[in-house]
Amino acid sequence: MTTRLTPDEGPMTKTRATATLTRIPMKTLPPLLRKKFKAIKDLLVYSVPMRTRFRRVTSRDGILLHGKAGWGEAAPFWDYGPEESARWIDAAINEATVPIPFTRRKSVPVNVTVPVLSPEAAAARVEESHGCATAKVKVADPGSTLKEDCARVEAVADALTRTVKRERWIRLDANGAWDVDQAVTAIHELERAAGDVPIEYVEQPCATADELYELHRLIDVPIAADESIRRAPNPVAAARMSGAQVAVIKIAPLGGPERALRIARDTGLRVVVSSALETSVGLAAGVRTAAALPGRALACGLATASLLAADVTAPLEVSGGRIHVATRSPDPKLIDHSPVDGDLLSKWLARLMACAPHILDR
Ligand SMILES: O=C(O)CCC(=O)c1ccccc1C(=O)O
Ligand SMILES: [Mg+2]
Repeated sequence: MTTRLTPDEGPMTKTRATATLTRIPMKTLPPLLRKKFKAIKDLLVYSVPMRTRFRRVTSRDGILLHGKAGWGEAAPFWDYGPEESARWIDAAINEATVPIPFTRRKSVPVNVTVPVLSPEAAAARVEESHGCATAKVKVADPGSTLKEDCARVEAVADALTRTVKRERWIRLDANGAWDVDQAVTAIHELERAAGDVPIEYVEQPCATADELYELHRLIDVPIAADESIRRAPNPVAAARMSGAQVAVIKIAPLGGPERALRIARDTGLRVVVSSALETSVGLAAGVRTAAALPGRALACGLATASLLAADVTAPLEVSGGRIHVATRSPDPKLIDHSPVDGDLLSKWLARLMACAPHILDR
């Protein structure tokens, strides 16, 4: 089985996190879903525990779709309604049916993602990141104060300085939590906490495009737009209006690699392809998308397999701060071996039905 021992679980404790994976036979689907999934040959529901709580979730679940171009993944968070979740399913269909056209590079640089952790644990994540020169640190979480954020950033900066000999960077991600005044204060303090390590950008410091625009005239640190792009009806207009210099491109909420690449191009901004905490099946599609982007690649937020305690396939690994372009299929030995909890399976069937009217016809 391709379960993985996590460093803190070691061989001493016998706890092995496992991915559960269940096939839903296509012929058992209601007619509308069968129509929307007509290019899909295989449908799986998975669930995997996380190693670290992230975005208030402790386990991830989603669907895996198989089509003529391979496997795709959709794992919309449960606070997303049917219409928004349908974009993620469009993305999985796109990944499964349309090959990502062209690879401009064999590997892409990635950042290590640092959740809300103690300074010691945050430093350890950087040290165990396999050479990432860029660390993205979550800040402004409801469960942490600015003082704690500063301590985490300082610990991350020290860890980068100890472990990386080339240029190093810190990115901050506030997930829209600050108002403009709070952002100005917090960013100054966090910059000070990072010491010699420059802040490359701050991701979604405020929630709205208007606030981002106001803020970008008050600070020198570049701004990256994430939620304002991925949750907007018109992502390109939203990116342009925000005054951001960097566009965070998440292929799942944007409807898949094809649409994400078009949005990336049309924003005219520098692009960071980032994950939505998928398994390595979805992450591999993200890496292929990032490898298709023109221009010098910024470090991608795709090194999140290590936030999961198990995976549905061989995890995408980081080496020298980069991930190689790859494809991934769910491990056939896992399918129906330890099945997904019945309640979760029913929840997914109901969700797919609710999403069905919003899934694009193709
Ligand atoms: O960008 C990364 O480093 C990892 C991905 C990430 O942070 C993320 C993952 C899931 C949901 C939201 C976010 C986010 O960027 O806010
Ligand atoms: Mg973000």
